[in-house]
Amino acid sequence: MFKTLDDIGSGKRVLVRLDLNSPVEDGIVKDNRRFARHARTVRELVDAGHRVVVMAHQGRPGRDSFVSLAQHADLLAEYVETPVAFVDEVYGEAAIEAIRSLGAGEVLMLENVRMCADELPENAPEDHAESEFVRTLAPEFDCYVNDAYSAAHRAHASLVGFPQVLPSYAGRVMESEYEANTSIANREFDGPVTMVLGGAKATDVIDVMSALDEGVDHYLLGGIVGELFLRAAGYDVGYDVGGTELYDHQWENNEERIRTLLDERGDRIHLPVDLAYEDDDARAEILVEGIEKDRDLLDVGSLTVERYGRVIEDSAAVFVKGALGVFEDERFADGTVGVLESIASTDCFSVVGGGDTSRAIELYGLDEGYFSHVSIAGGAYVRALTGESLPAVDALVEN
Ligand SMILES: Nc1ncnc2c1ncn2[C@@H]1O[C@H](COP(=O)(O)OP(=O)(O)O)[C@@H](O)[C@H]1O
Ligand SMILES: O=C(OP(=O)(O)O)[C@H](O)COP(=O)(O)O
Repeated sequence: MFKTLDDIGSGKRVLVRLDLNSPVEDGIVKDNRRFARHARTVRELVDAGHRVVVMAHQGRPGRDSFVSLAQHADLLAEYVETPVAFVDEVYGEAAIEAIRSLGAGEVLMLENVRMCADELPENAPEDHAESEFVRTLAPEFDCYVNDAYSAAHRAHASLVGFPQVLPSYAGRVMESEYEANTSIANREFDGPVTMVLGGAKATDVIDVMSALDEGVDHYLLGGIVGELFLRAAGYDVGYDVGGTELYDHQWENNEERIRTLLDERGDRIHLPVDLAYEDDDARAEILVEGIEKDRDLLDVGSLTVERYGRVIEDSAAVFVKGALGVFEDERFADGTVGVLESIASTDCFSVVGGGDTSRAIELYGLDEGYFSHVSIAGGAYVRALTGESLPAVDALVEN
């Protein structure tokens, strides 16, 4: 397995890759749990007397979210409780000078690595190691730390190139995410394993279900994907009505796989028995049997929450991917929050992932400590659940 911060020693020149990729609104970077999590790794490096240089990315070229990391440096500094200097280059002369003038226990953040052309091609690690970017920066450091688990599905230079040429270590976020997110594939549980699957991205959920057959005892479905399964089961649910474009194209792309899953694992797949909709600005609920194709369905109903709660109570492990309803609207948060509360009230091993879904935890004041692990990863979490390997994790393991 990979080496960790416990193996580095002290007083080194450390290049650390974080994932501070965040929502950006009107040019303002929104604070989120990625800063708090990575700050713990940086704090530990600072306390060990290392010179710490942070590499990270934001957005992609061509998108509004593709902005400088200057704001990220200030936000990170608040969480680490130490100044984080910023240089608006990745490996130019000014960057090298700033790196060389760093003192022990000081932190410097480089500019958005995606502003350098060598970063983004999905190349083999040995090819990235040959890039000007890696060849210029690497000699300035004694070692490389990768904490960017949530970007580990990308074979980019800053993620896979440096382990080829520097002694490399996993940061604390990398370590904890890896252990929790692969536990469905790697761990034995002393009782039933349950997956709560919902959200808007049906293909992600179906990929996870298809990859994980043995080892999962219950699938509790909700959200748009839950409605698509109800459609396959013959209910008038899971259709685009009133101008939505969420259901029909996802149905067309996934119909066959949904039908096969229902046929083969119907006894383990639990579907909503009631759903919620908006009526006169208020939440109203209806049994799935009574639904006609005439309304937007925005959450699972209270009977479903109760049933899902009972399955969770009897589970040894619960993994969550995707919200059961439009939890951003308080009226339609009951499904997502109800299930999270059921998990919080048991002592099962629990992992909550998916960028949007884990936001419900802070939005509704649930304590993160109630869960074994709250992932800050989206795409990487899904890949880990399906048992797919992540190039940046492989690069650390092979180091
Ligand atoms: N019935 C529904 N109709 C519309 N949107 C839904 C419904 N149920 C869940 N959602 C939306 O799904 C989103 C989360 O889905 P997704 O992006 O797949 O999850 P994540 O990013 O957590 O992996 C939430 O923002 C929620 O509003
Ligand atoms: O936020 C990220 O992924 P996520 O949205 O799947 O959690 C990572 O930083 C990867 O970013 P990318 O999808 O632009 O390569």
